[in-house]
Amino acid sequence: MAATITNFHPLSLFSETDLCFNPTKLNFTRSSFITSPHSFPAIISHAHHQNTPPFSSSSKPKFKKTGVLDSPMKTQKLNLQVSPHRAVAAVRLMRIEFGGAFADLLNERGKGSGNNEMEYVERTLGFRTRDLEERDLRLVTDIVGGAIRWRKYLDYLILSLCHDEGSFRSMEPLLLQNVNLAKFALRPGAGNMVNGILRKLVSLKDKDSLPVPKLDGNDRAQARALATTHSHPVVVLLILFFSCFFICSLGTRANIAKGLTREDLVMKLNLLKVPHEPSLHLDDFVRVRRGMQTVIQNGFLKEGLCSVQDESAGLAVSVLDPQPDDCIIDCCAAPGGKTLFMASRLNGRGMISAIDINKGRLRILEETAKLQSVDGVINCIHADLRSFADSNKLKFNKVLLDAPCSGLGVLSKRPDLRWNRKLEDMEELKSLQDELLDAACKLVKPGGVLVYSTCSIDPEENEDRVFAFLIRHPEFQIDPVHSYVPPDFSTEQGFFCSCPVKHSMDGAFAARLIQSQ
Ligand SMILES: C[S@@+](CC[C@H](N)C(=O)[O-])C[C@H]1O[C@@H](n2cnc3c(N)ncnc32)[C@H](O)[C@@H]1O
Repeated sequence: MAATITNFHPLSLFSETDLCFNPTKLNFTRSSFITSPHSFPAIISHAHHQNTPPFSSSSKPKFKKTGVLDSPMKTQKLNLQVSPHRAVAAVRLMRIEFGGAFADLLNERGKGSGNNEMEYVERTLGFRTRDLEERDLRLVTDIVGGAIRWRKYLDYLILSLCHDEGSFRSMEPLLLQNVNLAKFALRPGAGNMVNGILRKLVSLKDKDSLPVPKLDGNDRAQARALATTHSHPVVVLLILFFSCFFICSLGTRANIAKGLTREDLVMKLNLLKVPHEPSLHLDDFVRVRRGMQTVIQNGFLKEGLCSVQDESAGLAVSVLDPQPDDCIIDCCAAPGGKTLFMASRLNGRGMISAIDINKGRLRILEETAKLQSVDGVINCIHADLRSFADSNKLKFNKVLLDAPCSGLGVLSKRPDLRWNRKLEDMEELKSLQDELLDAACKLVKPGGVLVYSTCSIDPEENEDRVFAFLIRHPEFQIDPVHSYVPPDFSTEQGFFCSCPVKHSMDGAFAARLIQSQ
């Protein structure tokens, strides 16, 4: 894993799922390129949508220029020539891009919700396709993930095949999804155009001559070229270069609440021939580099036997040190990664109040808690932490604030964040983090602990927020984390910090603060 950027092509470090959509990596045949969704992502172009009206789940389709029909179609028009995974993937991509939907949330909602998905398809495209099957949903997840991750480079490929930039910029967003879809949802000629582009790309791929931007010119030009090749926004590329390319392992946590030890999980992974290695830092964790699909297909997640969780999240939980009989409050809990890990550590004794402002994400937490048999020690509360802390009289020994953040430490797993974050948002985010810290500290008992964590590697969201908090709240002081995490993760100031390059896991931060008695 300790590869350096100079002698290793970063694309080769992506996980199995990523590679499905790495157009420079796969050996496509012509037919697979054109017909198989495994080998060519659903491409949605987007660089040209400055004038595109927002797309929201509640808005009726009305904007013809964007490729969506201008009036709601009569219901139940069935189109069997478009495959359901392509239609659903295209519509999800539109929802992510124009409606600001979170890719992970759509995936969760997608589970067993074929009907809802079809309603979105019908509202957007004007027809339904055959019903989605489980297999289709997996394809949808892969297509959407690949298209988002490679968005910038895919746009570059398409643009390089257009006669001029004008024709690229005037394309409808839906156009490049797929020949059939373009033909049926837009206009007959659109299919030819998609086909032409795909054929040309196949032929370039066969000759190993897919275009890549030239790395020359001044620093800005080179940064732009790198950003395109590796599909990143230019502005964060340089800070994040390493963090995004070096992660390919997936932490997998054995759910001890189901009676499954790490040894049991290792045995099961051995049987399935899934390459893995025990975590060096956490007893319940196993690193799975490839073969996560096999784990999923064998029902491990569905049965609640294990969870996919990065070790950095597990280590942030270790900073709080949950123990049986603890009463904990998790102030920003959904979709529940950390709550569920803490719950499994309680061994059936104690209670965690899990607050979140987002009802949908909280529902995911509730459902997963049932699957993992830890629902008995979790109490979900749908609330804004700020008003909850003002009205609530209960105090807790252990308070976790896993604050909303830029996600700059987890871009390798959350490619949608690459395109959703702007520098202007940072000021707003920092104020929210301050407000949530001020609220969370009201819930701490005298002598109790407040852990502030993020999945960011940006000091402005981490150390700076903590020091600003300590000025506002001198009754708190830093409790150095070295007793709770391995020394390598402890900073000079006593905080927990994981670094993608150094530790081969997501970037994360946690501060342990104690209220004086
Ligand atoms: C980083 S995520 C939490 C991840 C979670 N701890 C986990 O491990 O899965 C931040 C969460 O904060 C929630 N949030 C944002 N503002 C909030 C507020 N004012 N009150 C409560 N929750 C809030 C968001 O809905 C989001 O689910």
